[in-house]
Amino acid sequence: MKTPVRVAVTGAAGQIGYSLLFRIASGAMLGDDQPVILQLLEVTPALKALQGVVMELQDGAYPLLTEVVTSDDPMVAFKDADYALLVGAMPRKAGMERGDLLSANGGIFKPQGEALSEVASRDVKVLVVGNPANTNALIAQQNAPKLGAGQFTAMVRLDHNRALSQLSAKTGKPVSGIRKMTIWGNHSSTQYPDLSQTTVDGTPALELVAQDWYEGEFIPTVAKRGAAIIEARGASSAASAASAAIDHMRNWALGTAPGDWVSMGIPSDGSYGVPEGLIYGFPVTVSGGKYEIVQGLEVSDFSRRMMDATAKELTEERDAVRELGLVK
Ligand SMILES: NC(=O)c1ccc[n+]([C@@H]2O[C@H](COP(=O)([O-])OP(=O)(O)OC[C@H]3O[C@@H](n4cnc5c(N)ncnc54)[C@H](O)[C@@H]3O)[C@@H](O)[C@H]2O)c1
Ligand SMILES: O=C(O)C[C@H](O)C(=O)O
Repeated sequence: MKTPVRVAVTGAAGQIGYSLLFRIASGAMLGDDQPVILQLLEVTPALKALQGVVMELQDGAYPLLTEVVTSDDPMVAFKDADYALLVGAMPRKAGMERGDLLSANGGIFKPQGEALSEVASRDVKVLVVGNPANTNALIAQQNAPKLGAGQFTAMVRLDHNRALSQLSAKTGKPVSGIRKMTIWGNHSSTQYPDLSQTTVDGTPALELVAQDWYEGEFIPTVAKRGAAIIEARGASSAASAASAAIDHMRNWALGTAPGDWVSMGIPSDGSYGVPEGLIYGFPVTVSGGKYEIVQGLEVSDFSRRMMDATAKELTEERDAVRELGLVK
């Protein structure tokens, strides 16, 4: 048996937490030979509800779940964490953009970045799910001077999965035959779900679908799917978000499949003309726990405009959190 790893989850008594924790405990995230210690962070008033979730985790009798720690103190919940999933934040309501949450949620990620910097494992892998995810990841990263910038990532995997599923439905081909999907930029309505490299059973996707559908239906459907779910469900996506978080961390920890890539929000190194430092969705491959941006892809004029528009929004979000004193 491997040595247990420590997985910190914030907002653990929330909606996403309720789908996420049981899958981590079952081995879906890190493999069915990897024992885990869950370290759960909540605000003080939610600790009682969190205790109920812990009771349910116990009742699952998961063979891989070694220990569960709960706390309202990030210095306790992040202690020696190998993985940190920062979920705890307010979700948006109908009619809001995710960026509207910046002032409410931004303040959560500064102290959490500071705590991760002090007490987490020096190799901690951090995924920010709480919205606006990319800029919250930037805030956490900028307040964690003792960790590497690249240890902080944001979730665009839900958008990636939504794009796979929309393309699968349109072409009538299973998701398993789709390769090289990319979500560029922000987890917001400016994101660019890009089919220009995507193949379906080996055939270029753009040979199978009309340009009108791609630009006029596919891109807006994927980009606005979160709002459509809020409208239908009366609450933001939770089970699909948890599933995407599992996928993101699993690929980061265990690698991507040969001949394919995934989308991750990561600090830009200037690749593809994306301003350095922004936490931006890129196509990445992962091996040995290290991700790398897929290089050398052709960027059409259409792609350039879409990629620049979402970079512009992220630059504006960065400026806004600078004004709030949350990043340098
Ligand atoms: N990136 C994505 O693709 C994606 C997808 C879905 C949802 N989200 C976002 O994830 C976040 C959580 O969504 P949810 O549906 O679970 O919300 P929720 O309101 O059900 O749960 C959030 C939990 O976070 C807790 N919390 C608040 N502040 C905290 C803090 N400082 N430390 C620890 N815990 C704290 C709350 O007490 C609550 O239990 C929202 O911001 C939502 O918009 C992101
Ligand atoms: O849309 C939201 O506010 C929730 C989440 O980010 C989503 O994409 O479903």
